[in-house]
Amino acid sequence: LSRNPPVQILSNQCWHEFPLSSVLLQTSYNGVDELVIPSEASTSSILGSTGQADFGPWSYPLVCTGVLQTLGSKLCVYTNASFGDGRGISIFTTPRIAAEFVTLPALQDPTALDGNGINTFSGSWYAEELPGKGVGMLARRNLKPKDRITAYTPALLAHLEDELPTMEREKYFRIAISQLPAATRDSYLQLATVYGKPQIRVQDIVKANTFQLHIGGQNHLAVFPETSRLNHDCSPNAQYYLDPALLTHFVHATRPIAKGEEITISYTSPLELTADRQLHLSQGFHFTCACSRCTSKSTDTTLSEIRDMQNALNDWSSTSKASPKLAEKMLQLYRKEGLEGFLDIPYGFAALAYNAVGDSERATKYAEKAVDAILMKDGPWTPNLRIWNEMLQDPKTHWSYRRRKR
Ligand SMILES: C[S@@+](CC[C@H](N)C(=O)[O-])C[C@H]1O[C@@H](n2cnc3c(N)ncnc32)[C@H](O)[C@@H]1O
Repeated sequence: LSRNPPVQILSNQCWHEFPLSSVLLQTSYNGVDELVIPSEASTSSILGSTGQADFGPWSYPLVCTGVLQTLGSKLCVYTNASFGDGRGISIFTTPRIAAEFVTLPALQDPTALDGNGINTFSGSWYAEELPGKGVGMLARRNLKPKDRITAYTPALLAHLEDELPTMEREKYFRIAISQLPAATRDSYLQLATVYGKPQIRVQDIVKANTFQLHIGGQNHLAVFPETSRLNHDCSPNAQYYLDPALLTHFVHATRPIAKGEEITISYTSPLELTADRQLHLSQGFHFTCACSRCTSKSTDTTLSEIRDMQNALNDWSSTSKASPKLAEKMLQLYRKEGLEGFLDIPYGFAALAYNAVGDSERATKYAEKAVDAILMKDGPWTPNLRIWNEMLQDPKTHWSYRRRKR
C-alpha cells in the first residue's frame, strides 16, 4: 500500500446506546393522591362543539411545570389518544421537543406504523408468571433466528431530567398515564415495579421497565407495555433495538427458540464480568441473576480470553498475532457464551482478518453477517453499518485488504 489509510480500530463491544436503564428515584413519600383517571365528563369537556379537540395533535389541554432551571424550559404532558390506531401515547417533554415529536413519521403518517406491522400481535409470544421472575414472555411457536417477536410503540415517554422532586414528577407522570386510552393505561399500570411503593407507582413502573429513546437531542425514558414482560438473561435468545423515527421497540430472535421456551433480552452488557453484571442488575432492577452464565465458573475466564483476542485482532502492527484463525476462535467463544445477539463484533473482526490476508470472498461473507447482526442489534440507521457496507462495496479497495501478510 503506497498511501497508508488510517486503520479503523474496532472499539470494544459497544453496548446499546440506549440500554434498559435504571432510573434513580428519590424516596420522599408525602401527600400524593392515587392515580387520577379522567372521567367521561372531563374528557368531553375538552372537546369543542364539533366533538374535535382544539389542541393540535394533542387530545388534552397541556399541563406544564414551571420553567426548570437546568433546562431553561418548562415540561408539559402531551397526549395523543388516537395515536397508533387508538393505542395512544403520552409524552412529558419540553414544547420545543414536542414540536419535533410531531414531525416524526410515527406521528405524521399512520401508515408508517400499520405498514410495518407495528403494534400488531405477531403471534410469536405469550406472557406467563414464572417462578422467581414475575411475569415473563414465552414463545407461542418455534422461532427461527431473525424472526420478529415484537414491535411496539411506548405508552409513556418522559424527558430524562433530574430537577423535579420525585413527588412532583409523579404528579405529571400520573396525568400522562391517566390521559391514555383505558386499555393502554391498564396494561401500563399492571407492569412490574421495583420498590412496590404505591405513592410513586408510576415512576416505580418506569424504574423497572424503561428503555431510552433519543429524540430532539435529548434522552427520554420510554415504557413499552408488551415488551416490558421480557426478563433478563446474560445469554439472551433475543435482541432489541429502538427506532427513534417510528418510536418503536423491535425485538428479534437471535437463535432458535422452542415453543414454550422463555424469550429473554439482556438488561446489561453481557461482556461485562459476572460481578459487574450482577451489581448492575441488583442495583438497577433489584434481582439477583441466576442465569447459566452467572452461575458458571468459566464465564469470566472466557470473557478475558475474548478481550485478549479482540486486542490482538485490533493490532495492525507488523508483530500482530491477528489471523483469520484467531477471529474464528473468537466467534466460537461468543457462541459458547450464548451471545448470538452480539455477533456483529466478532463477524466484523473476521471480515477484517480475512480481508487483511487477501481472502476477499470470506471477508465478504463475514461483512454480510456483521450487517445482519447490526441490523438486529442497533437498527438500520446505525453509523456502524457504514463500516461494513464500505467493505462490501469492494473489499479489494478497502483499507484492510492485504494489510497483513498471510
Ligand atoms: C422489565 S421487568 C420484566 C418483566 C417482569 N418479570 C414482570 O413481571 O413484568 C423487570 C423486572 O423483572 C424481574 N426480572 C427480570 N429478569 C429477571 C431474572 N433473570 N431473574 C429474576 N427476576 C427478573 C425483576 O424484578 C426486574 O425488576
